[in-house]
Amino acid sequence: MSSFNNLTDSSTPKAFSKIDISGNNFPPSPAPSTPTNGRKYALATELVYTEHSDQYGASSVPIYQTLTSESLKTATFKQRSASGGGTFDYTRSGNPTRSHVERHLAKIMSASQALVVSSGMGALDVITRLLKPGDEVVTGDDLYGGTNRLLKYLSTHAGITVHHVDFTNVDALKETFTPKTTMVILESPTNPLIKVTDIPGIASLAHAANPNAIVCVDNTMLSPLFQNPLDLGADIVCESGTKYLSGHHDLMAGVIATNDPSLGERLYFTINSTGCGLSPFDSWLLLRGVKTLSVRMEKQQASAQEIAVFLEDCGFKVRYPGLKSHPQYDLHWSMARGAGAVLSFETGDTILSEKIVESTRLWAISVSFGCVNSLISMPCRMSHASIDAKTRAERQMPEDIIRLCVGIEDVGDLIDDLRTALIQAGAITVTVGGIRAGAPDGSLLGGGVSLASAS
Ligand SMILES: Cc1ncc(COP(=O)(O)O)c(C=O)c1O
Ligand SMILES: N[C@@H](CCSC[C@H](N)C(=O)O)C(=O)O
Repeated sequence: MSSFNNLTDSSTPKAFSKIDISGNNFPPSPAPSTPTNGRKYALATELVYTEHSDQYGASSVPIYQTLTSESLKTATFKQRSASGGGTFDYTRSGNPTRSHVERHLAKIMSASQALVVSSGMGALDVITRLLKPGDEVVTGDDLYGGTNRLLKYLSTHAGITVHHVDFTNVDALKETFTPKTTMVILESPTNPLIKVTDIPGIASLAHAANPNAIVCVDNTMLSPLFQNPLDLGADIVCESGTKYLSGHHDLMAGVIATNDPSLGERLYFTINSTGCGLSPFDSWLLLRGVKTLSVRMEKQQASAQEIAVFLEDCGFKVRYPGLKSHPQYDLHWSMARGAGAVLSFETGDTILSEKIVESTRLWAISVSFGCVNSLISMPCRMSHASIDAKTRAERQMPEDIIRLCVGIEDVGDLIDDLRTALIQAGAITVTVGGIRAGAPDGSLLGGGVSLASAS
């Protein structure tokens, strides 16, 4: 991995070498989606708006995978001269459909450059290849299990020191960042404990300790619709495009965005060298999905808010930044425009949580989130099972925690289904006074669950 550090490539035609008059370093595109002055309309408009210059006026960018003209076919591109020099030569290095979605995402992510790869973990792999042996990474004590796994691998196999810290207490972190801090990887809100990280605060501390430290924010939980980490002091933002950006669980993708051209060039070097660029068809699907990001996520968020209130009224400990009870409510809303549609709650009993999860019908028992369908899961058994039990305990991950990923179904149906599952599992009791957490005999559930007010 270290062999990629600080490398760029003079032999490969640079896919993104031109800075436009607005200073944007967008990749080339057959149908530029960006007006020359960058983002011009509200985000909901920009998501669907694409300027097109396709030779046949196609309103959807073509998939440059099949024969589209005399000079463009399949994975390779005919050149006009023996010295090459065409904008595209080979799909691993650059492809018009991929470039188009990259250009579109750059605009939406407040970035001068975006790169799309084969998965969210692929994006994190590309980003962590900026590290070399001896480097130090500071990351959260709550983060996606796959990211934890990758960082663990780097610490055991690649000579990288990884510090997991509680990012919720910035004041206690002054000593954590040192001149050796090369990279910071954080999520806000975190998956699955919904902890909020002070992105500007952490970025300032990291950059004060080492001006070259790279602050990378995984923005998968909120998407660019609700948060733009690059505007909050991050150097790189990444997302699993498998989630909200595409929205239908019909592809895997990862997105990396930056405003630093030299970082962009180093990231692109790795993508071209390792061959993890997103395929033309998946690039096309991602572009199609992102156009509906606003309508999907606004609906999902509104429903998530209602569901969070319902569960809190039942008496459960609910983690959702749309609730005033969230310990970092103000911090969250100082950075974000929305609370997203992922929430988690605790029942106080792992067996009971399992029963609830297995009693739902509309909510699919499934990992992942960001899809139009609603999903329910137990992170400690599923998405975060790769973090061993001892580490989960040290990081205070409640084993009973249930994660809900709210889709676009009717919210009344979703709440009815959840209520039925809670009753069937014995997690709530319906009385004339309303609903309360606990068994019919009045005994409370274990853990932090208390009697609820009637709803
Ligand atoms: C916050 C977060 N980041 C990254 C990833 C990795 O994305 P992918 O599954 O697309 O590799 C996931 C989930 O998988 C995630 O939840
Ligand atoms: N078996 C997979 C689990 C993927 S979890 C996907 C998603 N990020 C989530 O949080 O649900 C693995 O081990 O990576």
